[in-house]
Amino acid sequence: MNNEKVSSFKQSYNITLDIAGKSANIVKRSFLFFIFAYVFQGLAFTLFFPLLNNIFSKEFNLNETLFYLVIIAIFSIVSFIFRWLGSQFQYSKDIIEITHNLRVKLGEKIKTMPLQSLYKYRTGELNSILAQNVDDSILHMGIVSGMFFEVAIIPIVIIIATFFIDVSLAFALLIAFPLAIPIYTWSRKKTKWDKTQGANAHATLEADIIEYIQGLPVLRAVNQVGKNANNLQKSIINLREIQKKGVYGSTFPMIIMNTLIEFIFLFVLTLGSLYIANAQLSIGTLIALLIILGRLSEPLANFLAVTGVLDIMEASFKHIQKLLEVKDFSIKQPIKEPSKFDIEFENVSFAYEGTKQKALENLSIKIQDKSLTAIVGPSGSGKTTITKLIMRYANPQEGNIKIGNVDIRNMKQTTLMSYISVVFQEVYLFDDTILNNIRMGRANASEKEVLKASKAAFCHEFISRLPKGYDTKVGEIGGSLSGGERQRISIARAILKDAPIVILDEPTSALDTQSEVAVQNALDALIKDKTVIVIAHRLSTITHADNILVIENAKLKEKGTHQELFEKQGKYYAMFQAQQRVKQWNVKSSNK
Ligand SMILES: Nc1ncnc2c1ncn2[C@@H]1O[C@H](COP(=O)(O)OP(=O)(O)OP(=O)(O)O)[C@@H](O)[C@H]1O
Repeated sequence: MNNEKVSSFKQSYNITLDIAGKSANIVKRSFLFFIFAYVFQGLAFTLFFPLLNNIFSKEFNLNETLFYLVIIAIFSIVSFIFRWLGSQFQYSKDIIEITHNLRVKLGEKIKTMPLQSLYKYRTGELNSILAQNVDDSILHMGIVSGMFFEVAIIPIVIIIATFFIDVSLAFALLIAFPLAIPIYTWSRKKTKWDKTQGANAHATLEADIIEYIQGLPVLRAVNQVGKNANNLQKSIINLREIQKKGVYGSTFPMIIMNTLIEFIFLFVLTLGSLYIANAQLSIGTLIALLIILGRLSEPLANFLAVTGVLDIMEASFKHIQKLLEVKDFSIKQPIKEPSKFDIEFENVSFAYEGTKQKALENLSIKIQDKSLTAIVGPSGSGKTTITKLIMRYANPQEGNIKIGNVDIRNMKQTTLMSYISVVFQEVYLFDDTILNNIRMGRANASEKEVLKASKAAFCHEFISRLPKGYDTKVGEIGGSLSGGERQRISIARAILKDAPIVILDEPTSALDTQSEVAVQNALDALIKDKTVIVIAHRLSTITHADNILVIENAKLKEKGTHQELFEKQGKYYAMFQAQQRVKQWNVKSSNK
């Protein structure tokens, strides 16, 4: 449990500056103000020794007393001013700006990072990083910057300053440290484990909850809800166990620390009384010692709480840093933009990360500009991988992919994506108005343009029938949109985007015949004058394609028009015949 390395304050400080990024100077300045503030406060407290000594001495001197009081008051005011300046950062908009900037940076990262790397994260994990970890790592910086310097600096200043006043007193103050340091290290290990594991357990639980809710209809169908939802149950129990250990791990050292402080008080009081009895110490010095010990005990007790906050920051920052360190695609120079939109694969070989099996092997294909190309082949042959690589899901290990004779590695990822619209079988609608869901195709589109796209995609009629028309929120109507209607909304999005390349990933395969006709009409509006790639299982839907690519076992097996491939009587012919037989068999059995 305690294998986590305890990081030094220097490391925590560096992490803090790392998070602050460009605002590191503001943080440094604020930290410097806090250091000054607590140095002056420590000095003010140390002056209690001579002050009280003077007050309780037989030769009481009013001028000397007033002198010390004035100096203490000045130091306290200076300390207050510095603390106020330091806190300005804590309560100012800077910290909110830093938090916001980090969130934007992470958002940008998610937007541009290779999809292969992105898909290694579960949705809930990303949610936890963006929502929770960002706040945990930065907003705490404000609390830490003030408290940390208070607990670290005041005791050091008091002890050093006391050495100049009375060496034996300084040693008396030091007695707490040999005991406090091992307690601190022990506690830090415990809290560090608790915070790191706690953050991980939270992220896993969030991911499991999201998956559970998204998959609830399926889970209900197979009776895996409630206690049978194993993953979710395990995560909930795991979090409970970590929290239990965490509570024990952070409370126990604090109790011991507080008890230690009380014993030190008693020890100093006993020893001091004996010294006074032997006339080796004045009452004033003992009172001063006890006052200062009281002031020292607070930081000592807070120390553990503050370092706990450092651990939360560090655990959160680790998650953030891991995401920020994901390498973006390098863009080859010079950056180019194609003028045509034909697509070419030149000897492309690709295996998914962590697999040896090639999903595409030495594949060379040409897709003409403004043509309709169908990709067919058995399940797992590599059809979807082809479309993923066009969108630069990952770089192929060998070969080149070009659009309009420009290598896609010479294009910015956002530019590349602006050339491509994808219509998937599964349509994702956001919990926003129907209007905004369509507008996602082009964020700056006017309402008129959205309506035009909606009409072209044959959506206008059913949207107009909704309670609030285009202003109806998807969440309000729940699942009442049919598969075909959802699909047409996604086509309207793509029409609005008006990208020159359109990828259709079996958009009609899950629809009934009536919906399929409506969606097909919408698709016809979308694909006009575009470079279109259709992934199709039902070969009867792509007989009109300009070119059909037959993929088998990661390789190009055949290519040509329906007529050419049919006459060839090869793989395509066999697949087509097999599907026709199934169709006839279905018709026969439904007639019975
Ligand atoms: N993310 C992934 N990680 C590892 N292997 C993958 C991944 N995605 C796909 N594969 C594998 O790559 C091969 C090609 O998959 P691909 O999805 O391209 O096939 P497909 O022809 O589109 O199949 P289907 O028609 O069933 O959708 C398959 O063996 C598949 O298991």
